[in-house]
Amino acid sequence: MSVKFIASSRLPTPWGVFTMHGFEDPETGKDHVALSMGDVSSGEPVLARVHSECLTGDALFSMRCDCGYQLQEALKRIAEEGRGVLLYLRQEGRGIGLLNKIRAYHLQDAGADTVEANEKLGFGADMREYTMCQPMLKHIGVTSVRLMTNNPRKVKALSNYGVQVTERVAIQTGMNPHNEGYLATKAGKLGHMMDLDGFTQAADVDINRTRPDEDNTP
Ligand SMILES: Nc1nc2c(ncn2[C@@H]2O[C@H](COP(=O)(O)OP(=O)(O)OP(=O)(O)O)[C@@H](O)[C@H]2O)c(=O)[nH]1
Ligand SMILES: [Zn+2]
Repeated sequence: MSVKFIASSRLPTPWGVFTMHGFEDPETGKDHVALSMGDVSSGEPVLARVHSECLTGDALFSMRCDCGYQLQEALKRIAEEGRGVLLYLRQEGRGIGLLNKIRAYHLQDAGADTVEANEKLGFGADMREYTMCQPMLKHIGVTSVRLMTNNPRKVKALSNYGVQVTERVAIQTGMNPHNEGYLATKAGKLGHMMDLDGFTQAADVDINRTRPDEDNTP
């Protein structure tokens, strides 16, 4: 698969100034975004996060999942290193889309877990695919990453599509009473590598304005 690069711009955030690169996926019509900071094309493995869209967690402050907390934590860690990349992939709801995710949440409100809910709706537990990652990373000069994820399938998928993963970096944050069951299901049924006692609690997570004025654009 190939993605088409469209444009780049500055993206100031509470953690630092990133460069935002926009791509179009001609097969699905989806737009994907890469945020980079520092010199990511030197060949040294780059601290990276491949983040799947979660409108509810990333933008609407939902505490049902850990997505928003992971997004903040990833940007903060990249800013602390002064170098890294975050791919923001438009594969909402593990690939089933926002409205089906709301249907799935409705079933979960009635007792289903996150996997059962997807299956009741006729979907697989995880419908995502990662073929766009390698061309997006290649465009900004990244061939090798230290990947922030708890998901072993993500590590495998990236490696299969030609991105070297030199290290998996755990990213366990945002646990709270509303997502404990969800996290337990991810560990139990979806195979996520998580130590449920090793999580940062949501109550301890705050926007940490690391270096708001610093511009790391190379
Ligand atoms: N279908 C469905 N999707 C969900 C649910 N909760 C979160 N998501 C989506 O799941 C995706 C994030 O996947 P996760 O399983 O939380 O984490 P991951 O990306 O596999 O792994 P990490 O890299 O460790 O975060 C996002 O696209 C969310 O929109 C849910 O209950 N049902
Ligand atoms: Zn989420």
